[in-house]
Amino acid sequence: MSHSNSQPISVALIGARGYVGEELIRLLNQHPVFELALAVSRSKQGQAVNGYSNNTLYYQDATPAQVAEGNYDLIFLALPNGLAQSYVTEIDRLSSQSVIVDLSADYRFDKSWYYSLPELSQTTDQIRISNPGCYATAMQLSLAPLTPVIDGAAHCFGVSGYSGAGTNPSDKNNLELLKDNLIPYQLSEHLHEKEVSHHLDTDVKFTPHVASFFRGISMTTHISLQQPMTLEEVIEKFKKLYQHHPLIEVRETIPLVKDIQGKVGAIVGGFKLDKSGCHLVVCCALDNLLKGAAVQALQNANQAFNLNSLEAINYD
Ligand SMILES: NC(=O)C1=CN([C@@H]2O[C@H](COP(=O)(O)OP(=O)(O)OC[C@H]3O[C@@H](n4cnc5c(N)ncnc54)[C@H](OP(=O)(O)O)[C@@H]3O)[C@@H](O)[C@H]2O)C=CC1
Ligand SMILES: CC(=O)N[C@@H](CCC(=O)OP(=O)(O)O)C(=O)O
Repeated sequence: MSHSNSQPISVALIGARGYVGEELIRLLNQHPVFELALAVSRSKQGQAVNGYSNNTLYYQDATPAQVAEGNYDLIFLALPNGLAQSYVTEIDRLSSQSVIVDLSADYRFDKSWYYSLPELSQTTDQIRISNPGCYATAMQLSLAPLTPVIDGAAHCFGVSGYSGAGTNPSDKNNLELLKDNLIPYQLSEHLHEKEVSHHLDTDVKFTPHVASFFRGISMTTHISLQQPMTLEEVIEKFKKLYQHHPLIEVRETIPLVKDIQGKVGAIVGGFKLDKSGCHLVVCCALDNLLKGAAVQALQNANQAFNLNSLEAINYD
């Protein structure tokens, strides 16, 4: 999608008071071209939007039809899973060319949408973009450099902060239950297991856990290799794939959640091969609300408008 540099690109954010919506507002506040024009929240309707100082903005309630009629250039859907379709139907009904970036899981398997983890794809000229899940991002960053040489299923052990469960009360964001605790859930067939297996065309097994910290993901992945490799060869593959992607740091030491909380990028590291050279363990840490959600939604939107992918993302 091309645009004239002098014209702001109008943005609507649906799900604006959620954890991810809040992060998007902070990022959009630094954006030179994207201009937040509509921030939708039913519960905060009428309140001023904190964190957005570029113009005076109040949360509004808006139906899917009202959002579509607003004809915004760019629409972020940051709603709980299962709610995107009513907005997309109304936008399609008006044959709108609005770029939609959906942060939910609703279109991740839909062939008419473009699934994009920005470091592994190029979103230019797409107008229906499906953003990857947070664990799925950590798994894909850990696996993508090696997919041609993986033998059998990769096994991923992931631990998320409880903000991953959103604001809707559940056992996964119940602080009493989480205190001094680590909770495994969805022991098999988590959606992100299918998401990664599908998009990397590699069999993945994944068990998610939630812990009492607020934000961040630690992902430990076991990979069998078809042929023995040296550690240098493994690390070289990671460095090569991510060399032009400043949000992805490749390092030898194990990345920790504390290293990445509040940071826009991801760290892949801790590479360990066994004596046979065929069994590798790799770790990834990222902030689920940033690189796992809002940051890559913004990267995808930047790419869709042919802007620098990292516009408004401060990564130093
Ligand atoms: N949290 C995370 O780590 C990640 C989340 N995602 C995905 O991003 C999306 C947003 O997640 P998150 O911010 O955590 O969720 P939250 O629960 O924090 O926020 C949900 C948002 O949606 C709005 N909302 C809820 N129900 C409805 C409804 N029925 N109709 C209209 N609006 C509604 C809420 O606002 P209000 O009630 O005021 O209208 C709120 O702004 C989800 O699809 C999630 O799966 C993706 C990657 C990571
Ligand atoms: C701790 C926790 O509950 N995490 C969420 C994943 C958050 C995410 O990325 O969600 P979507 O795939 O729905 O976008 C979960 O396991 O469902």
